[in-house]
Amino acid sequence: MRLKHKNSKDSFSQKLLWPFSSSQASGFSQRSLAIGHKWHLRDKTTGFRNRYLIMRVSMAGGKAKKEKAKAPQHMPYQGGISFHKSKGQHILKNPLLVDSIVQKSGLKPTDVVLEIGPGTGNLTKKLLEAAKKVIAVEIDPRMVLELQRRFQGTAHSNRLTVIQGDVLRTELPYFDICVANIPYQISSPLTFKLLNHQPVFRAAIIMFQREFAMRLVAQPDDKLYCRLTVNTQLHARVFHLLKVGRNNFRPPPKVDSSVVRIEPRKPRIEVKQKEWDGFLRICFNRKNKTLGSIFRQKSVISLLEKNYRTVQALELGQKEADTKMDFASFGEDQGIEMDDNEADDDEMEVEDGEADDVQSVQSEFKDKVLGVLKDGDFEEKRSSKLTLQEFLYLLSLFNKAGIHFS
Ligand SMILES: C[S@@+](CC[C@H](N)C(=O)[O-])C[C@H]1O[C@@H](n2cnc3c(N)ncnc32)[C@H](O)[C@@H]1O
Repeated sequence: MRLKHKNSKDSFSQKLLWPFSSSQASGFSQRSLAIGHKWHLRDKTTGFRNRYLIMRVSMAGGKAKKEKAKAPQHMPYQGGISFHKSKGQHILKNPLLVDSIVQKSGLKPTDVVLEIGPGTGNLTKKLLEAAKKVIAVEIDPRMVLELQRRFQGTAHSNRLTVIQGDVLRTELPYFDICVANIPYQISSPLTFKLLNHQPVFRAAIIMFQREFAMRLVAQPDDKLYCRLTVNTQLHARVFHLLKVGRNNFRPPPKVDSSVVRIEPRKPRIEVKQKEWDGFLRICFNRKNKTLGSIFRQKSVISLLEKNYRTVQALELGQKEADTKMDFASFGEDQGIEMDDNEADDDEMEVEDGEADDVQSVQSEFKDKVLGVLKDGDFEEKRSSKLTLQEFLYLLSLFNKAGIHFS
């Protein structure tokens, strides 16, 4: 094609110049390019317009030679890859935002960074510039290949390790800090995987869907304060760092995002996980109702009573086993033989009128549960307004009274 750019004195024939290798560019429609000109090319696969700046053209025998033109600094690297929504592939396209995330993460040059879902590596590149080492876990083999292409032969290549796999099924290596723009569908399990990771890391700086992020940082009485909030804040302090609009991504997601900083508590607050989880599930079943009305529910009382009887039976069994041991050792000491069938003599006989007894036992148990709430001054309080400390205290009161949630 014959082309004269309006800023250029020369007029010459030009063939296609691709900013990247031909394989990466395979999805683009063919267009002519001119030096210093910004071209918008549409990626056939994704339908997105990408901006390229033509830096250099070399001419050989009057014919334009194919040569790599550099993408301008503000261009996100994308390659010719089509993005899969099912894998949450929304690439960060705003380099200022990438800089801001890295700067706010407080990276030290000695840090080992865990990046989850590096994609085409826009964030990875900045992390490699700021830290000692980056370990990136990526599920999509196409992205892994793209990362290899992008970084091999660069000064960073020996400080980048890419693990191909699902981060939720990957045993995470040691890291000081996690920085990631994650696929939003794994937000919750990933957060808890990180919070249970040992040894404890310094911080995780993660891009989440805005609403999820606001749940993590919520305080008592905030609209989004929920079980997720309390469960997360049990193990970490969480801070909101940045609001991020959807147009900073390619393709733009349907929701806005936020970057938060998660700092695991040191030392950890130790709870029996099943017990804590069962307790919070009941408390947040209806978070705006009073605890009194939640714990008066028949289903809640019968569940707690079942647990109570089980724990009592186990404790009784343990006591009996201990007593038998005492007798046995007493017998050994004194040369007395114990009868193996002795325990059978203790079998209970069922009497008439047992149904009445069951009802009175149930209401006795209900009084016990409500008594705990009254004594702790929790009966009129609501989960939506309780602090983490108050939840911990209430659970300890229940447990002290022999009432368990698992
Ligand atoms: C939102 S994109 C972020 C890409 C890149 N970090 C960026 O900011 O431009 C999420 C990335 O996570 C990857 N991914 C999705 N599910 C994953 C999983 N379960 N484990 C690891 N990576 C995953 C996707 O393939 C994609 O590359």
